[in-house]
Amino acid sequence: MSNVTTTETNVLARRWADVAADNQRTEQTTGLDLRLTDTCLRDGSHHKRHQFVPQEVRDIVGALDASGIPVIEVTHGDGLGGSSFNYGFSKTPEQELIKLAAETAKRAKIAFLMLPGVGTKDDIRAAQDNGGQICRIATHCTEADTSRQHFKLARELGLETVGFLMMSHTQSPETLAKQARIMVDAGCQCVYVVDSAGALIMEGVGDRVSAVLAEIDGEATVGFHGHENLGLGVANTVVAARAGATQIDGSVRRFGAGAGNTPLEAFIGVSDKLGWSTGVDFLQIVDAAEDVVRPVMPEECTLNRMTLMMGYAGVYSSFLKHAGNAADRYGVSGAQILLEAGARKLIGGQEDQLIDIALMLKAKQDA
Ligand SMILES: CC[C@H](O)CC(=O)C(=O)O
Ligand SMILES: [Mn+2]
Repeated sequence: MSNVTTTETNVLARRWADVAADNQRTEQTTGLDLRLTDTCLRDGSHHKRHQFVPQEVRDIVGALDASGIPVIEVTHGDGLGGSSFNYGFSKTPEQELIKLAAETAKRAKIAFLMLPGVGTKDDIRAAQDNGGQICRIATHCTEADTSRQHFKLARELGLETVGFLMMSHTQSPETLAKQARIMVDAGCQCVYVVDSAGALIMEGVGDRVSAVLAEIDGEATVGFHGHENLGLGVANTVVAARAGATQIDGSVRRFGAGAGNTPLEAFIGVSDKLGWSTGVDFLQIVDAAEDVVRPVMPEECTLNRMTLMMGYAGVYSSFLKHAGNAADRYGVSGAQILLEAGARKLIGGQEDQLIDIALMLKAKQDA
């Protein structure tokens, strides 16, 4: 429940009118119409160690939907089929959570993520049967060709499709544009530049979004998914929108892997001030962040030695808990594990190498 009384709400509303008037004077880019996806029930699953229970999903979907968030992603953090020894087992089966989310949302569409090789075509069919409407297919950013059959199926099933080019900081704008072309030719309707490691720095985002857009404009749209590991989530997302990304990811309260995702409520406030339309009520989403989402989080997503290292070394945000576990188990530095993971250019699916690195560090330590 909100702590704000009616009187305080009236005061807030009056102040809000002043802010809106001020916006008229300060906006720099007008007329952008952005479609937001909140991913705290998918990317946040990494932070929650995949332990969501049904009531938490009902509460979060209810609050986000009421505030006007148009798309809510719900899946195991590593996508459909992610519940496993390698990635961590879900407390509640993801298909059950997708169904609950679809039953709870009155306006929002429910999206689900799948990584070819982790999830299967049958998982996509099941997610649709449970009410999922948007199929987001994620590949490493040089492996878009592995998504072809999944985009084909998703389109045949009448699902909306999104492609995720993960770890986009590792490739040039030109390479990403070529990979986006593969996804679009396969049936993808929106290609995301995904800053999985939170390693991109503003112009790096703009150049990549621009290149992808130039390649697919008129055939598909472009999205941006950011992480906070160097504290640039909102700034990078503003740059992405200015470069032409019209679909924007974030997580309310930054509830995501690593230092979390772009804090969606902050980005909504910034969009209001820039005169951009998101369709989300800022006051409502701020209350939802504080009163509904925060209590579900095990702890705040913060910038600290480990998460900063992920952005600095270019490490997958979802490696955070795995690196922490390996560090604790072998008594070595988690930050050193992450630095080495960055140097080895590890990609999703190589979580087991974090243990190799920990053993290597331990051997050095003991020598
Ligand atoms: C393991 C999937 C990954 O969490 C997808 C994603 O959100 C990202 O790459 O940032
Ligand atoms: Mn992510």
